[in-house]
Parts: sequence; C-alpha cells; structure tokens
Amino acid sequence: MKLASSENIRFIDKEIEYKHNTPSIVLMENAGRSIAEKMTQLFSKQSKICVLVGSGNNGGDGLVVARHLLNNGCQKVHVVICSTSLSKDGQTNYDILKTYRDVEIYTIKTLEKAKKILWSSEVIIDSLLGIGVNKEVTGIYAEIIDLINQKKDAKVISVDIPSGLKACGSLSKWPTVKADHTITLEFPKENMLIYPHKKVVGKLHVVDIGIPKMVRDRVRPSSYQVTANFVKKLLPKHREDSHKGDYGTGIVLGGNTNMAGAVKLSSLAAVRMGIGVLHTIVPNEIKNTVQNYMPENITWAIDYSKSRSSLNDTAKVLTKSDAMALGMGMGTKSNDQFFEKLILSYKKPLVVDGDGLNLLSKLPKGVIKSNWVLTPHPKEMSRLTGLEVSDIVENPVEVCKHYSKQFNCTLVLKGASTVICSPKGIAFINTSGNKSLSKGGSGDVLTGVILSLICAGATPLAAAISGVYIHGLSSDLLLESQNYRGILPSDVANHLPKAINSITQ
Ligand SMILES: NC(=O)C1=CN([C@@H]2O[C@H](COP(=O)(O)OP(=O)(O)OC[C@H]3O[C@@H](n4cnc5c(N)ncnc54)[C@H](OP(=O)(O)O)[C@@H]3O)[C@@H](O)[C@H]2O)[C@H](O)CC1
Ligand SMILES: [K+]
Repeated sequence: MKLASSENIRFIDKEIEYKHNTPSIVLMENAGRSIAEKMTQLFSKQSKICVLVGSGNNGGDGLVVARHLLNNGCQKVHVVICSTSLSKDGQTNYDILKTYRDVEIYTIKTLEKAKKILWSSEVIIDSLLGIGVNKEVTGIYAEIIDLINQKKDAKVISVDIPSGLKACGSLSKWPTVKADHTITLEFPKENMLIYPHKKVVGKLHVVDIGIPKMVRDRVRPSSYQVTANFVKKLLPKHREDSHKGDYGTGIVLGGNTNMAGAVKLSSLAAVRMGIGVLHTIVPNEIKNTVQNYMPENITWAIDYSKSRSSLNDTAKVLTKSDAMALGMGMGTKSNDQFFEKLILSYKKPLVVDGDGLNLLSKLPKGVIKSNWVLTPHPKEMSRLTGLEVSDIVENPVEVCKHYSKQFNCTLVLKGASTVICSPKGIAFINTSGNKSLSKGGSGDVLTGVILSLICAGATPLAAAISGVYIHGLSSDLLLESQNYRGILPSDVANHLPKAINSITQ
C-alpha cells in the first residue's frame, strides 16, 4: 500500500484542481463528510464534542466535520478557532457553519472560556495542524496541545494527522497531540506506521475523499506499507512437479566456540522456509553440535584464523551455492581476513547479519554489492554509518533510505517497525510482528528466512520484504495462543509454515 508524504498530497491536490477542474473546496467537503461519518462509529451522538480549528486546511476540514456531525444528529458541537486567520476554504466553511443552530463558536478572544469547554468535553476533535506543519509548535497551539494531552478522560480524534506530527522525517521535539484515533485522508502518511511516531497516532483509520483512480495511480511515493497481498505476489512459486534443485542451495556461515545457537536458528529457519539444500559452515569446535541439531543440513568445518585453507576446503560448496547468509554469532576476533577474502570472492547474493555487519563496518563500503542484503539493528547500523543510535531510532525511514542508496544494496533496518529499503532508496515498512521478537536469536531466524527465499528464486529485495513480513506474522500467529514472553525464536522458526499458509491459502 502506498504511503504518502506531504509532497505526494500536494501533487494530488494540484492534479485535482488543475487537470480535473475541481475546486479545492470539493475535496475539503469530501474529507470532512467522510471523517464525520467515520466518527459516528467512534462515539455517541449525545457526547460533549469540541472541535479545535487551526489556520490551515486541516482546520477547514474540522469546520466541515462539525457541520456534518450536526447533520448526522449530534446534539451540540463546540468549535474553538485557535488562530486569527483561516485558509480561504476554511473561511467559506466557517461562514456556512456559523449559520447553524446547535453550534457554539469560540475564538482566540474567548480562549480562556474555550479552554474550560475543552476541559469538560468527552470528545476532542483535533484539526489544529495537518500535513502542513512546517515549524516548531509554540504559543497557543502548544498550550492547547498540552491541555489535550493532560486530559485523560476524553476521546481524542485527530483529523488527517495528530497535530504537530510530520508526515515524514525525524521525530519532532515539539508538543504533538496524542490521539486515540487518527482518521487520515486517502493514504496513510509514512510516519504513522513507524515507531516512535506511531505512538501518538492511536488507532489509524483511512477514509476515501474521492480522489480519482487515475490520480491515485500517478502518485509516486517513496515508501510503501508491506501487506499480506503484496507478500503473496512476491513469494517464489512452488510447483507440484518440483525437486530440491528448484529451491536452491544455500549456505549459513558463522558461529564461534560458545555461539552455536545463532547458526542453528538461521539453519532451522532456512529449512522451515523450504530451502532445497542447506550447507552450514562453522568452526570445527561447534561442528558436531550444529550437525546434530538438524538432520536436514550438511555441515562443514573451518578455522577462521586459517583463511586460505578454510576457503579452499569449502570452495566447492561455495561455488555450488545460490546464496549465503553470513556472520551470525561469528565473533569479531581473528576472522577479519577470512571475512574480507570471503566477501570479495563470493559473487552470489549475500545476507550479512550480526558480527558480519560488525566486520563489514571496518571495511570500505565500496566492497558492498547490489545483490547483498544487510540486516542491521540500530546498534549495528550505528557502527556501519557512524551515526548515533538515537539519530537512527528517531528517523529510521530516512536513515534507511539514505544508506541503502549510499551502500547500493537492500537494507533491512530492524526495529519495532522494521524498514526495508531498495538500493534505490524506496522504503517498505513492515507492520507484522510483536514484542515477542525482542529476544536474542530473532535476527538469526530472519536471516535464514531471507536466505531461503533468495535460494528459491526471489530477488534480494523481494526476499527481504517478504521474509521480514512472514517472520513477524509467524510471531503474531503464536501470540494468538501464548504470552509473548515465552515465545522463542525457534518457535517462530517452527511456525513459519503456518505463516506462509495464512498468506497463500
Ligand atoms: N488531498 C488531501 O489529503 C487533502 C487534505 N486536506 C487537508 O488539508 C491539510 C493540509 O492543509 P494545509 O493548509 O496545507 O496545512 P495545515 O492545515 O497543516 O496548516 C498549515 C498552516 O499552519 C501554519 N503552520 C504550520 N506549522 C505551524 C506551527 N508549528 N505553528 C503555527 N502555525 C503553523 C502554516 O502557516 P505558515 O504561513 O506559517 O506556513 C499554514 O497556514 C491536510 O492535513 C488535510 O487535513 C484538504 O482539506 C483536502 C485535500
Ligand atoms: K490534526
């Protein structure tokens, strides 16, 4: 699903106005009416309602909402105009609304009284600022927003976007409405799906405002929401008359003396996702435990400190493989040379995770190839980029877009809302998954999932998008019958076939 930026919305409005000869007030009317209709499902018509109106078209939408709430049978609506001016369409709607009977309108001159009204309201409709917020929120807006956020016993419903939140980009430090519901127009805005911004959106509703399909189709966003339907289309097809060669030969390479678990989990996930043949390459000390973990995988021993002989011993397997997942539990001691030689010589798609990313962060980024998938969490991303972790978690989408282009590869920035970016910087925001994934080992499972999908024929980008979604979905299905605390990464891996079924059947 497309996610819009402010620029995408401005594009739509211009197309409608100039190419389809539609005055802007028509869209405002459609928006206000659709929002009011949705609102009637969210509160009773007897509720004490207060609509807060700002200077732009978001405020204009609020005025249309107030009118349609009255038309729909709400008993009384209080409207507070929090600005000295209104937009052109906002002013027209103000002139219409003031002729209505059951509406009480307050202005800045009567702000103190208006605040009392707000404080006694059961429903607060926030139409102070929309996608046009372009500077720090201060003064009256900040005061009113603080008041809304202090009031815990009212239902707060934001029109289009919680006032103060930007549609895209970094987290703002200024006051922002914390909504219970956000009713957004036509497309969700990028920040609405992603933590930490997501926290202020509440339940998200998307309403239709009558944008023609041909205009919707012309919108070229720089981010998309990952949905089950989309993933279904990306998944490599499996035929009845197939054999193991159709689903590829993959390699999981990593592990260290006391870290056999990571490669076990990646291997388990790769097999559970249907990989044709799996080879696991690990240090000799853990070869037996890895071999004994699963009968389905073929295990090879190496010594990281002897890069030449290790690479020679496994050369045949490496050449035969279709893709490799590298770095899980590998450690970063005495294996720099091995790592560098391996990645320089390996030409097939590579999924780099864990210590592989830490080793990569010491190398020039020119070694990265466009068929690679990097799967960092914010700390690993910080090592790769030199950015502060806080800069990454406060602005994950922009950071991921920027560095996927710079590294020219698929980048999976893991987090509460994982972002996947193509080498061209197009973002795909994942919404599956839950806090049960906040455990050591979850990333290793994800790596195996992505590897398996590449081996079965998905592009590195398609494998990353669908892998992240299915991994999250598997944990969501487990959560239906269990508490998140006890859901293990291995449970998530073992549940992958059910997740695939729920998408494909
Ligand atoms: N296609 C659609 O989706 C439609 C959306 N609609 C609604 O319109 C708004 C966007 O309207 P816009 O007027 O562009 O923007 P805002 O309502 O957000 O307000 C911008 C005005 O507010 C001023 N501003 C910006 N930031 C601040 C701030 N921090 N403090 C105070 N004032 C601020 C800004 O003024 P400047 O002159 O200072 O730049 C603007 O006047 C969208 O969100 C929808 O709700 C349409 O109704 C239908 C089509
Ligand atoms: K708003």
